Amino acid sequence: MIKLQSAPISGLQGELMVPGDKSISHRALMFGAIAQGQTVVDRFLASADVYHTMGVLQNLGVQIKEQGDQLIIEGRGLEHFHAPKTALDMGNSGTSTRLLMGLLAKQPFDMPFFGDESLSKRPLKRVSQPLQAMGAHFQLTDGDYLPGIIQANNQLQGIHYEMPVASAQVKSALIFAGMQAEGTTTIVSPLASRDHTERMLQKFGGRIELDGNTIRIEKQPLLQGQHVVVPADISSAAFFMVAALITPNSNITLKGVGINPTRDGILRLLKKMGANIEMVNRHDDQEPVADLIIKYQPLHGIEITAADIPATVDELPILALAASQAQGKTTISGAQELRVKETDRIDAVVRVLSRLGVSVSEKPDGMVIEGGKPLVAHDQAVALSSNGDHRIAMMIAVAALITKGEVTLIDEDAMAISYPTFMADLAQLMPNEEIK
Ligand SMILES: O=C(O)C1=C[C@@H](OP(=O)(O)O)[C@@H](O)[C@H](O)C1
Ligand SMILES: C=C(OP(=O)(O)O)C(=O)O
Repeated sequence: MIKLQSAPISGLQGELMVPGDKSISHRALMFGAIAQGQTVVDRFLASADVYHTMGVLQNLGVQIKEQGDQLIIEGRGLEHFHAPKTALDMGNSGTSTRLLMGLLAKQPFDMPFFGDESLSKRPLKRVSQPLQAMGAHFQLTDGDYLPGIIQANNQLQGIHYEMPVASAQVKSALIFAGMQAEGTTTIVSPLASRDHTERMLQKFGGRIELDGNTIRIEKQPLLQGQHVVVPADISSAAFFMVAALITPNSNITLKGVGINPTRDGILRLLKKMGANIEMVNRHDDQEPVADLIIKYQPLHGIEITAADIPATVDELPILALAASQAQGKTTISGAQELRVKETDRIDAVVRVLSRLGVSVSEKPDGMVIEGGKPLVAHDQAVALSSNGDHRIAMMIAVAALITKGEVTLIDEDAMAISYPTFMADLAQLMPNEEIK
């Protein structure tokens, strides 16, 4: 439990480079493990979720060395994993679980796998069903959940699959399986979702056909180890973008942020709310990157619909906080996927905002927020729990900056899932002690 700080009168000031992208760090480990030769990953994200992917690969015999913020992976190819000594531990990480189900769908041994309490409630059938249609075998609790077993299998067959949800995790699992399958695997997405797997496969020398929201992939020749530089995570940067926009007098620069167009929904939506986010030093190195300059600014409410969600799915909690400070109404719809994240994030966001005096109503697929009123801790103090969800923990810490009264955060350790140094980095933008 920690007592959270209010922002100083001078607002948030300074420069910050947030840690490496979580989605890209997971994928760099996976591609590095199945490529031939050495892969070096710079600025990988040293967080609990990424360490779970790393632990699983080490358990399968892959040698991975950590040197500062660099990883050195000795690739073994897909056919030289060892049977694991213990069950594969996925921790809290949906990305590790779902991507590895595809990557490991054709191994000659059984692999029991498990996760923490939250992960054990998240659906896996969305991945196991199409993979089973390709010939993979899984045993899952109640046919959908961890713990389970990725069963031994020596044959995968390409399929044509129309995904019911625009999930990058499902798409990526099918790409990994399609790389090992006989024939062609065709994956059709209802909307674009993050394309880091497609980009990285090409970087490692693989071939993939991309045609709008349709992907075609065939069995791949052996991939070659690469040097991957991980951009700063836009999902982590989003907390500081909103913090600066809603805290008077703020002016911050976020360095080297990944602005992949399948991930930049937060920028587009904040601009639609009236934010002036300046983008400088733009460059492209497999993934597009830029520095973002953000200043305090009045915002107005907007409508966020299903088509907006995939490019901003993990940023919706912090976007809802921005909406609470915007003039007028913000409606979020088509976001039912939020109910199957680390917590039910629709429920969690509504709970947090309501406790801070915001008028917000819950919908099955989103929420309606009446913005523009200051946040207030009733009875001068409020204790809010992250319920073990890293993004809710960081949203509460940002809300506290502008809340009148004392805010205490319960279960702050959850931040270590994606951003272990979040509180220290926030403090770095508040150098003086003067409190509002
Ligand atoms: O592929 C990825 O790295 C991710 C995809 C998203 O999940 P879905 O695929 O379930 O939308 C996202 O919420 C998650 O944090 C990371
Ligand atoms: C949903 C998230 O991650 P995962 O699905 O990998 O647990 C997240 O990081 O917000």
